[in-house]
Amino acid sequence: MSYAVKELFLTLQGEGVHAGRRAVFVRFAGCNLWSGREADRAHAICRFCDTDFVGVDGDGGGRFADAPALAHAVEAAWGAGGERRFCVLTGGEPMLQVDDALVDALHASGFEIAIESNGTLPAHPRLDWVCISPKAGSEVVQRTGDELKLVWPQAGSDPDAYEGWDFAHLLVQPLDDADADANVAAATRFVLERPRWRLSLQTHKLLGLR
Ligand SMILES: C[S@@+](CC[C@H](N)C(=O)[O-])C[C@H]1O[C@@H](n2cnc3c(N)ncnc32)[C@H](O)[C@@H]1O
Ligand SMILES: Nc1nc2[nH]cc(C(=O)O)c2c(=O)[nH]1
Ligand code: SF4
Ligand SMILES: [Mg+2]
Repeated sequence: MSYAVKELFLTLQGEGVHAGRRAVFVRFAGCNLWSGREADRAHAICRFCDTDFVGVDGDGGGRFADAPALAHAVEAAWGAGGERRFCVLTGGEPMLQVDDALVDALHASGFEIAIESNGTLPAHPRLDWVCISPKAGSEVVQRTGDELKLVWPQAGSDPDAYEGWDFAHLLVQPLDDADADANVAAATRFVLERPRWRLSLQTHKLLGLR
């Protein structure tokens, strides 16, 4: 299978339990909860997305003909050194494209593989780290994983229900929009009231990284 990738870059994982870790990000094009067009945002299932995932024209992006070609690009972005190789598959919605061949090729290249997914499609079973970020109004089928990352505040989401799902870590991440300061305060209150949860900040934005 070929893969449509918006951009591919080396950075630090900004969010979640692995925040601060060196990582190659693969941002797949396309999502099943929003077209990515501003004209459609108000009527999309997911309306707060902070990401451009349309097309394959970003830095390092393109159409990769097969899994070895994409794994080779990930290796090139990582550079020299076989230690602690880590890649994050995101998007858009990566589970629209991630398949056996890609997981096997990245593992063969020595990468630990994390995914950032909205959970509406089953996560690939051989991923090393599964982060699910549920979106109100969508049906989340992937209710197990390593971290659940809830963007907050989010009308219609149900933190009590998420506590019953099977995730090792529960995180709440402030919604980045025009009310960002108030959203950080709301997320902080959330954690003070719910000791099973911890705060995830988008540290790459604070650091001026991608
Ligand atoms: C752009 S999404 C791509 C992966 C996948 N489609 C998903 O939603 O999990 C990556 C992460 O950014 C989060 N995110 C998107 N827009 C955000 C915003 N405005 N503020 C905070 N987090 C946001 C998502 O919830 C998700 O955890
Ligand atoms: N540095 C950095 N860390 C991230 N963690 C999750 C991201 C995403 O968009 O999936 C993201 C991102 O876009 N950049
Ligand atoms: S599900 Fe993820 S990629 Fe899709 S619109 Fe929402 S935040 Fe953006
Ligand atoms: Mg991002």
